[in-house]
Amino acid sequence: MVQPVFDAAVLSGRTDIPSQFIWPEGESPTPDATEEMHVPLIDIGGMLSGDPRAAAEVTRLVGEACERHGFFQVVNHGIDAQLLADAHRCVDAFFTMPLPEKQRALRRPGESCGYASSFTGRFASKLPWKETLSFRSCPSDPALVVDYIVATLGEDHRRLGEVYARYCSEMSRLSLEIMEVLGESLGVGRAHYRRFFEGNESIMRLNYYPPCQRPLETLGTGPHCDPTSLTILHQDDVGGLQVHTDGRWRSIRPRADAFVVNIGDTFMALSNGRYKSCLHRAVVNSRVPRKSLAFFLCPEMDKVVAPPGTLVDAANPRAYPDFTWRSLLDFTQKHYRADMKTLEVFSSWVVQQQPASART
Ligand SMILES: C=C1C[C@]23C[C@H]1CC[C@H]2[C@]1(C)CCC[C@@](C)(C(=O)O)[C@H]1[C@@H]3C(=O)O
Ligand SMILES: O=C(O)CCC(=O)C(=O)O
Ligand SMILES: [Fe+2]
Repeated sequence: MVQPVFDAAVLSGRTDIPSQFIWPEGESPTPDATEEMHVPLIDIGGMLSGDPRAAAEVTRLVGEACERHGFFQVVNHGIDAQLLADAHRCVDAFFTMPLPEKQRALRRPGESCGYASSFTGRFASKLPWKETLSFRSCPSDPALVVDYIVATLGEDHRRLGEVYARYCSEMSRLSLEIMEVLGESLGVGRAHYRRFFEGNESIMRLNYYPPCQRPLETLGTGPHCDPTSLTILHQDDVGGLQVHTDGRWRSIRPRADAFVVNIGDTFMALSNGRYKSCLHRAVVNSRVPRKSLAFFLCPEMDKVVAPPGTLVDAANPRAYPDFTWRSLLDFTQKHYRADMKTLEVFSSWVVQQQPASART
């Protein structure tokens, strides 16, 4: 079958959508209004200011949310409002360029970075109604983001590269602060996960969801659990993020002053299954484009992902085998489309790869 081209300017001229974008009944969004999910709001600035009562309350709220569904929001995070506004403005600037310009950064098969207009060359069905631009970011290599943007899009886009370099560096800082809270709430101390992620090799993703003439037949991002460790998301004021809890989809209402944070599969493994990586998706609408900025915190590629010994005992045996982020990333890019079962399927695959004598 000929793959459709996902060019919003072309697709907006039709009344229907190509069949590859149609999601089966049961997976497509429901027409009735979706209930709102009440996600705890964490005052991270207050927590770090040294008031022990405020810190204990934040730790308790985070622990409770992570054991239930893995979603919470942070406010008072110290991210400059101007930087956030610039980051959203640059999303508009990039995605409103003509398709051939964006394709200068084309994401190639098997790679996790670059520009993808939907995933037309990658998947044959259940295509997402979105465009994305993803790039790597590491605190140990501050020039990485600007170099990538300039090398793919050209000198004219240096300013965009600088905005995202600053944004990623702030996201890495915020992630490490959140890691302190997660460590504290799991009883392993503030330093444990902060140290583990100090040299993170993360992925920044800009999501752009053009308006869709048939929003109830498709999805912007299909149901999935993030394979990464921690996601810090900022959505614009349009709304569309939904989380599956207690058997139904609920939406997270956008808040300009808050980041939505969620636990990913790799952190679920690092907590020996205590903290949950939860199913979520993004719906689209027929009126306006929607944007979101997703920072996916990931460990160094070859670092062994294993929970601290204090989270493993006879009552809580190892839930997942040792693995590296490189192998899980590779698995999602080459063998398996990330969904709600990624960690389970990947773990079985890892165990199968081991010699029989090493399996427990
Ligand atoms: C490592 C990654 C793979 C995906 C991007 C990051 C973290 C989330 C993954 C993803 C969003 C999960 C849903 C399916 C996916 C294909 C998507 O719709 O974007 C996933 C990403 C990807 O493989 O590109
Ligand atoms: O755009 C959103 O609100 C969610 C996107 C998402 O879940 C992802 O990129 O992993
Ligand atoms: Fe996600």
